[in-house]
Amino acid sequence: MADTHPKPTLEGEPDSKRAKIGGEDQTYTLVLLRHGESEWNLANRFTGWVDVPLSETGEAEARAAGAMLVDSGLTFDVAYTSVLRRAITTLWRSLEALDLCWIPVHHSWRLNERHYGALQGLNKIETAEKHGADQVHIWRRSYDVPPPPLADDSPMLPANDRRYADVDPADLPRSECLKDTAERFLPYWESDIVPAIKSGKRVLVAAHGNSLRALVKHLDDIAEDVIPGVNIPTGVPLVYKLDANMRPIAQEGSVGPLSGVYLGDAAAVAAKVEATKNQSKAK
Ligand SMILES: O=C(O)[C@@H](CO)OP(=O)(O)O
Repeated sequence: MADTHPKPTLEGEPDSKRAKIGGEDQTYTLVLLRHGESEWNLANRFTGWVDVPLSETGEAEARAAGAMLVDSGLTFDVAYTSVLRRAITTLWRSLEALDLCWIPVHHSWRLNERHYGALQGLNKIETAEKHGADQVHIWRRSYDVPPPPLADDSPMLPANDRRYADVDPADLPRSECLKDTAERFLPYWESDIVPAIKSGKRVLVAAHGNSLRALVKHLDDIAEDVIPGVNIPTGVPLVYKLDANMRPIAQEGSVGPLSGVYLGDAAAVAAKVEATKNQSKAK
């Protein structure tokens, strides 16, 4: 009997329909998404590795981020997130909006927020009143000055948390500066996320303000004295175009030292960035 099924072949197809993964002219789209507002963003408390949920506003921001992604026509093959629920829930809400709940989702502690050490749980304005605004700015945004570490008997030590049972205890922080966060995140970027992007998978990374600052610093090669001025807003997709060497391609609409472009209203994004920057300033 004659085989009536069409043969799935690209032979004879125009070039535009062929997969051209890996060529020098290959470009890739990567989307970064900071979680929506958490309960501790709302309460203005240093959060770090404390696993707080999204606030009501954060839930709405996460759904809105999903809607923005739908409107932009972007879609994804795989997602990466941390082991903290504010990023995970944000990813879920976005994937629900995109009708992509089925795609593989990889969780790694290496995508966690920067560990805020002994500041975790403290109010940012009260901490500035006690230690001075300059000191708090250094703890929040300097590249290489970590906040004071957790004490030996702190219940917040990651070693006490079952989710880190498989992590080498030597890798578990008691406090981190951005440089430390970059040093534990970038190996995962290189070993897992870059190969996925280069294989042609469209990647969504849902993470945190400072783990994403570590990533954009790396992508855009932002200087150590410039990165303190970079703040990433909650719940706004940031779209990067990358070349075959994972270098960002300049795009219209990018802001400051970032080559990525935020989706949504530019003025609203700028207001959110400003609010993040000013969290430790008395109103
Ligand atoms: O508290 C935190 O973990 C982070 C993000 O919310 O705060 P900051 O923006 O001050 O680094």
